[in-house]
Amino acid sequence: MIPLLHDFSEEAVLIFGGGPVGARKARRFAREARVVVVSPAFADVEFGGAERVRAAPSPDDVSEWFEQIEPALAVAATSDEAVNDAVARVARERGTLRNRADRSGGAVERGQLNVTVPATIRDDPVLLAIATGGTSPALSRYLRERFEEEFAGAGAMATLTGELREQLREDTPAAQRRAAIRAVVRSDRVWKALGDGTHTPAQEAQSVISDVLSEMNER
Ligand SMILES: C[C@@]1(CC(=O)O)C2=NC(=C\c3[nH]c(c(CCC(=O)O)c3CC(=O)O)Cc3[nH]c(c(CC(=O)O)c3CCC(=O)O)/C=C3\N/C(=C\2)[C@@H](CCC(=O)O)[C@]3(C)CC(=O)O)/[C@H]1CCC(=O)O
Ligand SMILES: NC(=O)c1ccc[n+]([C@@H]2O[C@H](COP(=O)([O-])OP(=O)(O)OC[C@H]3O[C@@H](n4cnc5c(N)ncnc54)[C@H](O)[C@@H]3O)[C@@H](O)[C@H]2O)c1
Repeated sequence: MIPLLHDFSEEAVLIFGGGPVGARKARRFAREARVVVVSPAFADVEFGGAERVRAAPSPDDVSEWFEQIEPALAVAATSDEAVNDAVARVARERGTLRNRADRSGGAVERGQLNVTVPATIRDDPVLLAIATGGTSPALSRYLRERFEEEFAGAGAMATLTGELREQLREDTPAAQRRAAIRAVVRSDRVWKALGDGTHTPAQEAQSVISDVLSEMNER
């Protein structure tokens, strides 16, 4: 499997199964997509504003939902294996992206799923996704929790270095610019300033850049 980022903002996601897992997937995709969850019952949890449709499709009914919603991605998250099988089969026939909450590993080779939902850390504009090839979702979750602490401030670092890049583009040659930006993202002083919430990260970054550029000019 190869990781990609997919823009769902103009698209629909069709989820079968309204249990805790269907709800988690609904919350995940509802931040961008139109999400429709089809299920005879819904867990008493947040569905992220997704449309909930009360129905219990049989395996033969599944394709009608695809025709109606025309999803870019279908998620099989019911407790009924025959329904999950039908969702995977119809999605495959239609060339729709497909995820199965109840399968991993070998299901990829059999074409049952071609999308895995990773554990995700977001600190805009930075995004980190973690997967274990379906082997250990609990480990994905644990690693997410650890990296969340480890990379606190990454979003602010990206924003800061994005701005510095624009500034340096005006008057600094490419090799110097690259060295300067690399030094900033590796600088403990800048990370610390971002973590402190102090007003000095930009100043710290400027001083790192001055050091790098003067060192390069002396050579
Ligand atoms: C990352 C995360 C994203 C999300 O779902 O949002 C996610 N599972 C999460 C949690 C979690 N899931 C499970 C446990 C219980 C402990 C355990 O079993 O480990 C925990 C831990 C917990 O809840 O603490 C049980 C479980 N999960 C799957 C199966 C079926 C199977 O493996 O066959 C079973 C067994 C069901 C059973 O037999 O009862 C399948 C999948 N779960 C995936 C993703 C995909 C592979 C990702 C990867 O490669 O790592 C994949 C393949 C399909 C998919 O769902 O896309 C989310 C953490 C979010 C976060 O907190 O950051
Ligand atoms: N991916 C994961 O992280 C993960 C974690 C735990 C469990 N699972 C697996 O995912 C599946 C769902 O987990 P859950 O905890 O939400 O289960 P659940 O049993 O709580 O929920 C299943 C939902 O499917 C609905 N359903 C039943 N028949 C249906 C039909 N014909 N059409 C549409 N919906 C139907 C039920 O009403 C219920 O809302 C299970 O098969 C489980 O093995 C995956």
